[in-house]
Amino acid sequence: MDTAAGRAVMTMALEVRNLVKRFGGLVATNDLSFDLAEGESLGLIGPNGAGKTTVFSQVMGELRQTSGSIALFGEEISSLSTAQRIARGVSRTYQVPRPFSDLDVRENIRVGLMPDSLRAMIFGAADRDREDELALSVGFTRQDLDRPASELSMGDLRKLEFARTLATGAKVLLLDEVFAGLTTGEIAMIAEVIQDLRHRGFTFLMVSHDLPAMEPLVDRAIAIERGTLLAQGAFADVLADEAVRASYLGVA
Ligand SMILES: Nc1ncnc2c1ncn2[C@@H]1O[C@H](COP(=O)(O)OP(=O)(O)OP(=O)(O)O)[C@@H](O)[C@H]1O
Repeated sequence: MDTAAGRAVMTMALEVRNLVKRFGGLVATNDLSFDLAEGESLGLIGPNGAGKTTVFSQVMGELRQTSGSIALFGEEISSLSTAQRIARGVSRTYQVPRPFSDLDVRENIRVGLMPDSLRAMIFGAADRDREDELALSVGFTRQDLDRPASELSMGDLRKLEFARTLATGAKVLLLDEVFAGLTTGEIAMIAEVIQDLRHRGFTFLMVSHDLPAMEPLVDRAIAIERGTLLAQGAFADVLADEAVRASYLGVA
């Protein structure tokens, strides 16, 4: 937080304004606006098909919005490529982890660390200490580092997604369904990784259908349905909102 002219000014990590995404006749994002302050953790909830992943894809530039704006640390990023956005500090995980199966844990992290990673791998110019540090910071043990990704459990694949996302140097992390397919023990492990990253100042926008797992990890929540904002505020208040209950939880 900065102070300007004696007033506290929040630094906004992400500002989404009047975002619209149309797929033909379908409006997947409908005039959606929200802010994410630096260091904040925001939960994005909504029923299947509400448009959560589409929001992530637009922030990352994997999908171009129909209209509206997206600013990262105060700068408009809508016209930038995905790689340029990552370089400016935003990165995402995917619902279905996307590791290079034939590579081991350390090598998978290397791909995230270096833009010219293939060349670096061939010529051996790797920063092993950094790779190991990233892997250990998300809960891998030293024995895990040489294991091929194809042998990892879903919990370990999620950890690898984290490490690869962190390897980009991004400070704003978009987490898409990080608890999906995990055992209770794995959920607790991933939650601990997220809490640790929050204490280290990372900013989060998080999508999860596992509301009890998400609640302690977010400062605030927004709920959408058919791409439209239904409610925002404290997690409990959003869940108690009538429109949210009707749409998301199926109770009137
Ligand atoms: N590339 C696309 N082309 C056409 N329609 C799409 C495309 N991507 C998403 N949609 C549609 O946009 C809407 C929002 O989808 P999206 O995947 O963002 O929802 P979601 O909230 O992430 O859903 P879930 O919780 O099931 O992952 C859905 O109706 C979906 O079918």
